[in-house]
Amino acid sequence: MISLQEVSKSYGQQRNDRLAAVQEVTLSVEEGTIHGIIGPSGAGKSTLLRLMNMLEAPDAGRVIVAGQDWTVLSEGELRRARRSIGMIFQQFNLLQNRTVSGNVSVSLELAGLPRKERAERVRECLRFVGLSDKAEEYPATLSGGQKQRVAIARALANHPKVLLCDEPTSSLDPNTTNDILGVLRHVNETLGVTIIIVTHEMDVVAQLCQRVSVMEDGRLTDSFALQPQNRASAILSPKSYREQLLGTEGVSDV
Ligand SMILES: Nc1ncnc2c1ncn2[C@@H]1O[C@H](COP(=O)(O)OP(=O)(O)OP(=O)(O)O)[C@@H](O)[C@H]1O
Repeated sequence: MISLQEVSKSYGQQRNDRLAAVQEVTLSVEEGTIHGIIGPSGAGKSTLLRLMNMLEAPDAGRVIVAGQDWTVLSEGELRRARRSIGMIFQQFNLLQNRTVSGNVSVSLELAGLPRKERAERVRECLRFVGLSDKAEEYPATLSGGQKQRVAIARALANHPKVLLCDEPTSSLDPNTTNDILGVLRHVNETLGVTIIIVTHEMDVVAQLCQRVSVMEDGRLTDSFALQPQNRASAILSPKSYREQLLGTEGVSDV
């Protein structure tokens, strides 16, 4: 569904203070899967995610989405293409001066959907995330979990094929985290949306993902499948991410 080929991204103007956030990463995300990207702080996970929908343009390499090379698209083509990828964030990024409905409506307004269809789609999306009764509330009145549900509804409004999630549960307590992971699983299972989730929380990967890629120092250092039957309990330990998630006897298929 999304394929990165030898993708690199550096920050900084001067040659001597350039920081290589992502270095020569090649990675394929299969259609319909939930794919986790895990690694320590500063490893380049968020940058990698933003490269997947070209919110960051790579310095080198190719970003292929559904068979199309996005690195050769014009700005206008890219804006239209991006509607096929929704995104949610740790801090929800809702517009505080718009109601829940207004927030979900934003991407539909940008896409030029007529008012009546927009209202119908907003209702559908809010029903899907279980927030129909909050349509006219403002974000400030909602709990963290409800805010993330609104963000998910907004991300789904344009019928995306892919949902990118940047630390979606890192601001939430454990119960609310489980709740939001349930919503994401529901999105994947009922709508067939491919989900890519960046997190530093081992539990999130263990509960949700079918495949895991590990990033360290801007590089992809490991990639393996996670089957429900060989998921070890995700405890923090000095072991590698692979050992923590698969157990020492876990099978691998790099
Ligand atoms: N817009 C930017 N300008 C300059 N440097 C950046 C920018 N975005 C990221 N970086 C740097 O790139 C490196 C990778 O950052 P990134 O946020 O991708 O890592 P991460 O693994 O997601 O970390 P965290 O888990 O702490 O969010 C870091 O050193 C960061 O400071």
